[in-house]
Amino acid sequence: MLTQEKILDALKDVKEPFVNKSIVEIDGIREINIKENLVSLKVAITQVGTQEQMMMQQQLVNAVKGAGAESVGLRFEQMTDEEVAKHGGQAPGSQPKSLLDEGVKTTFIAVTSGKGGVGKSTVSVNLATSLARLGKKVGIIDADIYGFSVPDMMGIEEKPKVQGERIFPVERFGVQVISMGFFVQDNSPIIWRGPMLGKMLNNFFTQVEWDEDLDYLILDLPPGTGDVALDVHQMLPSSKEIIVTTPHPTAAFVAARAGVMALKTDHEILGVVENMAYFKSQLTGEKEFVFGQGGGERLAKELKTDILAQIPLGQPEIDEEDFAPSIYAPEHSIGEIYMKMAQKVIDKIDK
Ligand SMILES: Nc1ncnc2c1ncn2[C@@H]1O[C@H](COP(=O)(O)OP(=O)(O)OP(=O)(O)O)[C@@H](O)[C@H]1O
Repeated sequence: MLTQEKILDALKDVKEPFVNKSIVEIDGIREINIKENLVSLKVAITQVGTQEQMMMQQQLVNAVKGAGAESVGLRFEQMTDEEVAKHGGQAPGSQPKSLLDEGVKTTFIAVTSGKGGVGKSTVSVNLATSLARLGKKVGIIDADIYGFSVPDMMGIEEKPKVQGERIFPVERFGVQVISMGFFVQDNSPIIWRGPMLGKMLNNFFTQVEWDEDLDYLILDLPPGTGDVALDVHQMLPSSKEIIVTTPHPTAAFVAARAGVMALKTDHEILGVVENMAYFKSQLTGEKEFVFGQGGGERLAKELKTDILAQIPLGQPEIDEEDFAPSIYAPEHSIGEIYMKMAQKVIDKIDK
């Protein structure tokens, strides 16, 4: 015999799609009428009239039929704003907060380079992690659409939670992370439709539930001075920039173009990072300038800025328990350089 208890028990695993909680637990089942094998339900949810509601409808029907009903009738109603807020939902029609809103105190820091492979992503993830180690609230957007590597570098295996239109970043080492790589399967974008890269970035700013009051948002941009860089310049007129180069003079020459773009658009350049600056022999302590010398200095001079850090060649120690192949521990000699660089960045911005 079908009873209300049996039906409630069958429904407890069905989740309200927007708050991702059991529909029974959030008191969403408002009425259950049973006439022999016919069951009708009145269900309150946080957002009616959405695609998610259609999917939930199917789950509810299956669950009630699984309990023995032959036919199931459903009526949906909208929860009150108070109920929606109580369960952690977004009131329908309310505008989600965006990082581009006025009054947001987050400082955007775009990390750019003239060409690929100079260590821009490595610098981005280690700067973000070091800023978080210094007690700052930090986010990072991996917008390097040609080679999104941030999740792998930080050892992130999970995907962000998506609820309706909202996306929740993954947290790692105290840094909130969003990457193009999270939304790409077999190289075809599943969430970001349309060819506009700027649109994709805009989505990252407006649809992602960043922790309130982020101090810094690091942007790992594609190398070069292409469309995305231009979009960023337009979208974030107050963004600051860090330019990464290797010490080779020609690398610095190419990087200068990225810097000139920043200057043209009035973006403040926080400084230059010279990566792979030298190799330090563990035996003799001597420095070998494997990729040449002077590139960072030359670039800083040209852009009328400083060198924030000169980072030698060297790999992080691998921690099997907490695998993150590109993150240097704070006590690693290169980790210490990143900590000093992060402090310099904070001082420059607070100045
Ligand atoms: N200081 C360093 N010492 C040793 N290896 C490094 C150093 N910095 C970066 N690397 C390595 O160099 C490679 C390129 O680095 P990374 O991916 O950060 O560069 P990128 O400029 O972001 O490249 P792309 O533009 O192709 O994404 C990676 O394998 C990285 O681990």
